[in-house]
Amino acid sequence: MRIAVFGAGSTGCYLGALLSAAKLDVSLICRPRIKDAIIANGGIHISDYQGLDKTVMPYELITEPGEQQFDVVFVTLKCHQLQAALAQLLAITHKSSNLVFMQNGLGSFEAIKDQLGERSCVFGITPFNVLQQGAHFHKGTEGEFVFAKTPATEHIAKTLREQGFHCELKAQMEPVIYGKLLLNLNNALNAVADMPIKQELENKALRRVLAAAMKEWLAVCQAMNIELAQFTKVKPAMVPLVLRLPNWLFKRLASAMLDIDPRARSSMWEDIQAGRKTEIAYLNGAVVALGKQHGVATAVNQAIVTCIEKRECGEEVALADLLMAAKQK
Ligand SMILES: NC(=O)C1=CN([C@@H]2O[C@H](COP(=O)(O)OP(=O)(O)OC[C@H]3O[C@@H](n4cnc5c(N)ncnc54)[C@H](OP(=O)(O)O)[C@@H]3O)[C@@H](O)[C@H]2O)C=CC1
Ligand SMILES: CC(C)(CO)C(=O)C(=O)O
Repeated sequence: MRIAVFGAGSTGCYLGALLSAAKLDVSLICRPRIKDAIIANGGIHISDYQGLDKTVMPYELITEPGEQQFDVVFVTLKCHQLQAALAQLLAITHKSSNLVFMQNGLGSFEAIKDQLGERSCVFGITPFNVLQQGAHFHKGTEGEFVFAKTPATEHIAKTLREQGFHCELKAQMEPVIYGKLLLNLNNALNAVADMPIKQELENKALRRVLAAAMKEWLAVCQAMNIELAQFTKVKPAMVPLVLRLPNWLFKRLASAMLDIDPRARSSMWEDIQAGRKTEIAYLNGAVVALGKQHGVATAVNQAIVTCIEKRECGEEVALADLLMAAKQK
C-alpha cells in the first residue's frame, strides 16, 4: 500500500513521521523549504509532551509530484488550499485510491467533492496542536489522530498499533468534525489575543468570549439536531459553563484543559503571524453561515470573523471589540 501525505506542513509532517516510524511506505508531498529542513536535520524530528522523541526519514520527500500514484493520500493542506491543489490530487491518485481529508472546520471538502470522480473520500481529524520549528514537530496537547473507518485506515491503524502508536477509527465522522469545530472556535481568538493558548485560557475575560462563541455553535447544532463528539473531560454543552467559572475554580476543575504545552498556539495564530490567509471562513464563518440558515443569532462569531478579516488585510484590531461583543450576550 503506497501512502502519501499531501501538503505536509505542521500536522502532515507529524503524521508522515508517525506512519514512517511504523514502517509504512509513506511519501511526503511538501514545499521545498520543508524538504530542505528535513534533509538538513537527517529526518523529521517528532516529540510530544509525554516523552515521545524520535527522528525518522520518510520513504520519499516530493516537491514536484509527477507520474507516481498512491493508494492512500492523507490531505493535510489548509482548507483554502484544496481548490488550488485539486489537479495535483487527481494526478497522484487513481480511481480506487482513498483520500483522507484532514482539514478543520466545515465546507472545504464539499467545495471540491464533485471534481474528485469515483475516488473514495473520507474525513480525518487532528485533535491536538502541533508546533513546528524547522524539522521539529512537537505535539503540544493530548489526543490521537482520528480517521474514518475504512479497510485502508484499519490496516494503517493495525500497523501503527503493532509499533506502539495509536490512532482512533470512527464509523461516523460528522459528530467528530462538528465537535472539533467547538474547540477550533478558539483558533481566531488565540490569533487576536496573540498569546499561548494556556495563558489565554487563564484569562477570564478571554474565556468569556470563547464561551459565548461556543454557545452560539451549540445553539446552531441544536437547531440542526446534530450531536457533537466530546473532546474534553466534560460534555460539549458544559464547556461554555466551565469556561465562565471564576479563575480560581476554573484552574481547579478544568486542570486538564490547562494541561497543555505552555508554548502551544493555534494554527490560525501562525497564519496571522506569517501574513497568510486564514481558515476563518471554515471555522467561525461556518457558524455564522449555518446560524443564518437555521435562524440562530451568531453575533459573537460574526465579530470574531470581522476581526480576523481585518487582520488579514493588515489592519490593527482591538481585542476590546470582542470582549464587548461577548459582554452583550
Ligand atoms: N497546526 C496545528 O496544530 C493543527 C492544524 N489542524 C488543521 O489541519 C489542517 C492543516 O493544518 P497545518 O498542518 O497546520 O497546515 P500547514 O500550513 O502547516 O501545512 C500545509 C502545508 O501544505 C503546503 N502546501 C500548500 N499547497 C501545496 C501543494 N500544492 N503542494 C505541496 N505542498 C503544499 C503549505 O505550504 P505553503 O504554506 O507554502 O502554502 C504548507 O506547508 C488545517 O485545516 C488546520 O486547521 C488541526 C489541528 C492542529
Ligand atoms: C489543536 C487546535 C484546537 C489548537 O491548536 C487546532 O486544531 C488548531 O490549532 O488548528
